[in-house]
Amino acid sequence: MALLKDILYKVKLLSVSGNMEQDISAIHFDSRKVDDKTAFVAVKGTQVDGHEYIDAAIEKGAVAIVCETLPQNLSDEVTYIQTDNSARALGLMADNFYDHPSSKLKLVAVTGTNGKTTTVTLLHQLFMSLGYNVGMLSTVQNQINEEVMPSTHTTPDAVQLNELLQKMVKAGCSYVFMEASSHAIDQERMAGLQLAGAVFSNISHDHLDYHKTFDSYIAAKKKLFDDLPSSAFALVNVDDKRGMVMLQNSKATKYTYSLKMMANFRAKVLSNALQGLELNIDQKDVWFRLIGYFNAYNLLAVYAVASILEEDSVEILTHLSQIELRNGRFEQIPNTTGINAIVDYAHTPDALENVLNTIDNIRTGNEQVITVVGCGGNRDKDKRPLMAEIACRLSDRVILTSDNPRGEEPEQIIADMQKGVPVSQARKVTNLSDRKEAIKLACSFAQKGDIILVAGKGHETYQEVKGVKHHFDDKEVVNEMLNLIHNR
Ligand SMILES: CC(=O)N[C@H]1[C@@H](OP(=O)(O)OP(=O)(O)OC[C@H]2O[C@@H](n3ccc(=O)[nH]c3=O)[C@H](O)[C@@H]2O)O[C@H](CO)[C@@H](O)[C@@H]1O[C@H](C)C(=O)N[C@@H](C)C(=O)N[C@H](CCC(=O)O)C(=O)O
Ligand SMILES: Nc1ncnc2c1ncn2[C@@H]1O[C@H](COP(=O)(O)OP(=O)(O)OP(=O)(O)O)[C@@H](O)[C@H]1O
Ligand SMILES: N[C@H](CCC[C@H](N)C(=O)O)C(=O)O
Ligand SMILES: [Mg+2]
Repeated sequence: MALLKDILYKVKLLSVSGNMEQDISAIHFDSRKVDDKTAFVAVKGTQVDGHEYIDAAIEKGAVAIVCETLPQNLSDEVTYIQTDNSARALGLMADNFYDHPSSKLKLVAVTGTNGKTTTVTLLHQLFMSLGYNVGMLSTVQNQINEEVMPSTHTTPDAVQLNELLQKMVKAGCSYVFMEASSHAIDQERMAGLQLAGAVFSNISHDHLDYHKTFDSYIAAKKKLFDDLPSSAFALVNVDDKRGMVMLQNSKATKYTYSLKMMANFRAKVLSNALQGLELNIDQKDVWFRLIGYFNAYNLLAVYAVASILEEDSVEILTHLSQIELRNGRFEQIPNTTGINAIVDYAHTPDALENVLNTIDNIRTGNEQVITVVGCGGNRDKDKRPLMAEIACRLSDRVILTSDNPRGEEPEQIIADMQKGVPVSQARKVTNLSDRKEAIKLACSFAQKGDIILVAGKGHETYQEVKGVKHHFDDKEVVNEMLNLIHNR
């Protein structure tokens, strides 16, 4: 419970009518979830406008309405607050309602097209092993120390986000590492949060279905850095040409990291093998259990964050070198067939190219690389042909299959991908929309020593078809199919 006027602290008020001194029990932006004594915030979505549900919210018990346009007929029992940006108001209100949890711990946000989950997961594990109570908000799961809570989005909505942060404060967390998706920044889910720092990993083609142009996608990421206070740090990867752009208007203390050029934090890849990565960081040669060139970036970013947060260099490297991730990011599936099976969450052209380049670097050249890949339905269509082209260029065999078709026809998505297959490569490609059958086919093509990459779904344990999520786990299916072949 909190007083309405207190919840509205810092919200731009264009007009107010009604009682501001009443108690509010919850904040909602979905009328279907409203009950007694709640404040309903009307937000414009991509499908409908939340303003159309103001009456429905009042019927269900909303006593305060926050909106951009006032309804024609106002009810005497309800307080109406007009603001210029409801989504932003929602973020600020959630921060107030939960009593500013982000200011009571050190909250670090990681943004970028790829590497967010890996980076926050490494940071969470590192800081736990350094002895702190630590929270994490990620695509895969949310966590307070060892306690795992399910996650539905890369960044939760403003209300959930602040509720979780409050829980983390109560659990005594000193640090929270969170992913900041471009959608979340754009939709102001993080308005009102007090960040101790922000990290930029990279930016490449994704989500143009939502942001429309690459420039507005970049602008969404940059907003995170523009909004940082001077007490915060901003850490960017300068090997990405947009790294410096992120820093342009930031008041925060600026740091850079790079594998290729001068930067505050630098590392050199000494070796990159299926057994792990050897890096030279700060004059020290260290082996890490993560695989893949791109993970050198993630490890360096983590090292930089921990250093900025004043942890000891040797301590950081000692603990970081022990961490192993089993989260569907370049994850090898243990088996006895002699086939190297890798499950990876690469679902963008850039990520797929990185993963396949990494495989290319660590392969001997005598084996086949077999890639199973699809693209999600109701998402950016431009990436479909690009991903098929990359898969063909960097693999010996490719099976184009379904990812999460969502509301689209799987065959149509595959046909969109197929457009990227050059005629000269067409013989490499098989189209098979049933993902389980596609993985089975890859396993049956594979001989001892070959490498199978199953890309796109990583940690996901479902496949979403026409609004229904069916159980599906790439790791489980790969295991099952390899065993089937081995035991035949
Ligand atoms: C595609 C997208 O961006 N969707 C956002 C959009 O929802 P929408 O268009 O479906 O909403 P809508 O159906 O038009 O409804 C508009 C408003 O009316 C309300 N409403 C609607 C119906 C009703 O009966 N009553 C009611 O009150 C809705 O609750 C909503 O507030 O507007 C909503 C309000 O701002 C957002 O919460 C919602 O993000 C949802 C959570 C979402 O799924 N977003 C995805 C794409 C996303 O954010 N993904 C990123 C990860 C991406 C990545 O990193 O790869 C993430 O952070 O997870
Ligand atoms: N630093 C990086 N640079 C480029 N590619 C990367 C990097 N880190 C991971 N990847 C690739 O991107 C995929 C997704 O990685 P990760 O889940 O860490 O990213 P994310 O930013 O959290 O993605 P999402 O937006 O879906 O939450 C990995 O499976 C890997 O293929
Ligand atoms: N957060 C991303 C994940 C995509 C994962 C991929 N498996 C797909 O379903 O397209 C999204 O919702 O766009
Ligand atoms: Mg993620």
